[in-house]
Amino acid sequence: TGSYCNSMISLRDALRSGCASIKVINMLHFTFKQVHFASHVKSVRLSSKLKTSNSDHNTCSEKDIAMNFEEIPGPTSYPLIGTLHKYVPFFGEYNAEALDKNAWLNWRRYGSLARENPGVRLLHVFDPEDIETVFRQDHRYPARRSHVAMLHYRLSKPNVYNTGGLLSTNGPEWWRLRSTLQKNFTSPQSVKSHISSTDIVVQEFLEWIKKRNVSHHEDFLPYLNRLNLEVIGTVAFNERFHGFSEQEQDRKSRSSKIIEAAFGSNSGIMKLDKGFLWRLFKTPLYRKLVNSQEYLEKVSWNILLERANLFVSDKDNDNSLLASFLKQSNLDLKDILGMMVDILMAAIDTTSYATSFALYHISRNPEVQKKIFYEIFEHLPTKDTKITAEMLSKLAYTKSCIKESLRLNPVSIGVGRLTQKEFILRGYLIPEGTVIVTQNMIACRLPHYVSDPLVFKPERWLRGSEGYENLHPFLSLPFGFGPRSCIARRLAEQNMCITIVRLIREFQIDWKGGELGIRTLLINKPDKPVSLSFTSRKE
Ligand code: HEM
Repeated sequence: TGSYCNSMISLRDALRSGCASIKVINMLHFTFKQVHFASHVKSVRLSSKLKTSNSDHNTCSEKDIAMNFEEIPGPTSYPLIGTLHKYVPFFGEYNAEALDKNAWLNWRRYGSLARENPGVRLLHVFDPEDIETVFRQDHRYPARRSHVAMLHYRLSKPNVYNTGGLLSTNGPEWWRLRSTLQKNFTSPQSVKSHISSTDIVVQEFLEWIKKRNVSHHEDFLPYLNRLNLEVIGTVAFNERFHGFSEQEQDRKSRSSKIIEAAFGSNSGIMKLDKGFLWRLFKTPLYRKLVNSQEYLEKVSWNILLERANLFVSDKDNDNSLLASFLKQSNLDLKDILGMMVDILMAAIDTTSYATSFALYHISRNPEVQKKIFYEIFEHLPTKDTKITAEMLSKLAYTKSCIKESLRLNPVSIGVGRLTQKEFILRGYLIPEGTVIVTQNMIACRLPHYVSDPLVFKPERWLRGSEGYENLHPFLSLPFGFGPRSCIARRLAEQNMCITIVRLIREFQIDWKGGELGIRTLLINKPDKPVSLSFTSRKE
């Protein structure tokens, strides 16, 4: 009630001051929203600021009346350590591997904007309207602050890398790479050209899991890792790793080591981003990152040198991404190597986790699985019918299942941005250099924005269906947004779709585990084994 009254006073004062703007009303609206969050009475201060600026209302700007960043609700921050004490094991309330739970806590306690300071100025944004405002500020070169230790490592090896690569580089250097590389990833023509080679690999995978008689006593995730390594090897490098062969099952084989190195790189990124000790000496986590990167580098160099030699004679028969990179005159071998390592890091775990969660939701919802099966059956009357681009374009229900799964279980809890100029959000001045995390995963699970948010309802994405919901366009952003969004979105969606189509056409799939949660290791890994049983369907 206090907040409410103060807000009314603020609006009245703002209107009198002649400085009232839509933004002020926005602030008020925000304050109303936060009334149920204790002690949020910032509008009193806003009111007094407005009174001060009233004396010279001609020069009064939004900035003059904005509240300070430090006034945004958030945990207590101490000198030197900021809010890092919250992450201390056993004592702190936050868990570095459960960012979703930390975010819930922040949302419940502080509302739709929450400030933190774990070594950087950090803002969590939960409301889709605010998320839209954040992305609308994006600079010509949208920036992220992530992969900081990897950037440090790569820049320390100028004989191998020109830059930190797409994932970690910001500014004009990022754009040089991105603008050169992206048309090979995103042009619909190029993406469709990989359907048949992906389908062949997925069919081999099916044969392999039938032969192994995979059961729910095993974790299906490592199998999906093998599949996605094989798919990305074919599509990106025209390279087969033969990950399903007997020899490659060995822990010391090339495919096993690539999968381990990709995970070894990804899983340490976030902890290293938060820490600083690796800048002083090589901590075990930094060493693990370096070893993983070195292995991915070695594999990539070998493939690259072989392709670069063959390229002259074989360029017309190779539609891989690597072949297209080699045709770009403004990329040199070091740029291409960096991209190859980024692809190995970014493709395997992401697609495998996303497919695991999609299979989890589909197998727990027999009605949904039945609908997918009928949709697929219509276009794939026999198990060996070839998958085509035209067929994929007709699988609207299957695609809405993937969207719905990514709503509930996105691969990352949200999207990170580093602000490059100050701007005003809900009446607060957000300084340049603030790290913003859009909390899409939490927003997607709130009844404020989605009806029955925890229910898996693919129909909500199907225009024209009874269950269709007009969700806010900035609510679910599993591939990020804008020019910095996932470069391989189309490819990843296509690969997931082909895998699900083939699996559901072949098997009745049942979930045998309990609730599947997440471990937030930069990307959201299933926290338990992916426990699925496969029963072959009759032809
Ligand atoms: C289901 C699978 C995938 C998901 C959910 C996913 C999601 C994402 C997200 C959220 C981002 C950050 C976007 C932003 O900041 O706005 C990203 C960036 C990126 N992804 Fe993906 N990704 C997937 C698969 C892949 C694959 C298969 C590749 C490579 C072949 C890939 C390569 C990249 C790269 C290189 C970036 C950095 C782009 C840049 O900074 O310009 N991703 N991805």
